[in-house]
Amino acid sequence: MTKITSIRTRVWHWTGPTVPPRGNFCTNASDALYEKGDAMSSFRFHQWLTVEVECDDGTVGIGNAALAPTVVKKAIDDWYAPLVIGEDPFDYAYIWEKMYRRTHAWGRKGIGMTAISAIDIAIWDAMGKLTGKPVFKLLGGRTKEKIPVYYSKLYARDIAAMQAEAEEAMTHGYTAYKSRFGYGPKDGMPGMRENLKRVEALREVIGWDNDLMLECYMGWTLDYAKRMLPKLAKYEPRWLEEPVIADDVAGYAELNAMNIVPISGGEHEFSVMGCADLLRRGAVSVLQYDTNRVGGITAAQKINAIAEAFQVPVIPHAGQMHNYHLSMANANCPIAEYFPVFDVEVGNELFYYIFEGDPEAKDGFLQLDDDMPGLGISISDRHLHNFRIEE
Ligand SMILES: O=C(O)C(=O)C[C@@H](O)CO
Ligand SMILES: [Mg+2]
Repeated sequence: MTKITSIRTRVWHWTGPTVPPRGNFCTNASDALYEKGDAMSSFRFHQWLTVEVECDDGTVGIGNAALAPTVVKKAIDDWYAPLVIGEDPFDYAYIWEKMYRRTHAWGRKGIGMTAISAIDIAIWDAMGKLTGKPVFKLLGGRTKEKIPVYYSKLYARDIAAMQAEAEEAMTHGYTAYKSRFGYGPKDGMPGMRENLKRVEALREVIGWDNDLMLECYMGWTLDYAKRMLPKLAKYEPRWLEEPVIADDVAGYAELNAMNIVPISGGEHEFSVMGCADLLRRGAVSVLQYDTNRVGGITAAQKINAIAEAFQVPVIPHAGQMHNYHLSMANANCPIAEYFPVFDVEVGNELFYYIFEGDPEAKDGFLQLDDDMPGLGISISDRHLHNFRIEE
């Protein structure tokens, strides 16, 4: 029997250069507030948590979390690690339930579930390494010759710059593109026009045979979204993402039931039950949990089965290896999100500066290696000089 002997948590604080904040960059939940300055600040994260689960034979599984890393680190160090050390990693379902139920009073969403996710991902990486199999081969194997991806950036800015970015992305063979809105309820009708002008401008560049997805990042209201949907329909978006805050599940369901543009969401939902509720209530036409928040690979795979029963496709938030393996192993995961490697701005880019092994998209696809045990990533020292590491 293999035993988990230790769990090492590290917070990687980025100290390198970052792209300065820009106004109307991306609508978000803070836009509803009378707030001066950078409303996106609470959604910009320049830290990342790595979790290394070591087994008694020296095998180390790597997990990660992007949400509130310093707090999640403390939760793991103080509460979750003692529950996991001494267990057999192959008892991963038992370990998951133990973490979930022992902290149920405060951990079933948010910080606690993020901690559970990071540890669970590390355990799956360890199981892959211990069996000599890539994680996707432990889940369902290869359901795709390679994974189609969508280009995810196109944050709101002046139209010429957005068109130039889209033109450049087109040269890499992507067939799907996600853009961010910069205007919401506080910007009134003029802001609606600005939003629509940018969608039109992107269609001019990518044409009508490529998918266009539109991201609100919880920055609109139900009323504003109901007014915008009919105006957006003619641009044939594949989905409208997170139009309202994650707690407004009824709002998602009302917008989705309008059947004008498919509504997507889930990246701010937690646990199997949380995602099952979204599906049961018809809140989303595309489910987008992130494996490093929703409960790790153990929870994500259960959610995939439920989503398949509802025939709702799952397209996990953020790409990154913890999501790619699930996308490869499930026929109901048609494509994956892909953040191209860019200078550090929002923070999603940090994954590339901390880890080695994340696949680079080629001609709109990415590939996973059948012979690479575990997740296929390692912790890199290439950019150590740009990090302050908190042990
Ligand atoms: O990639 C997404 O879906 C996100 O929500 C990322 C976030 O940074 C806003 O775009
Ligand atoms: Mg999103």
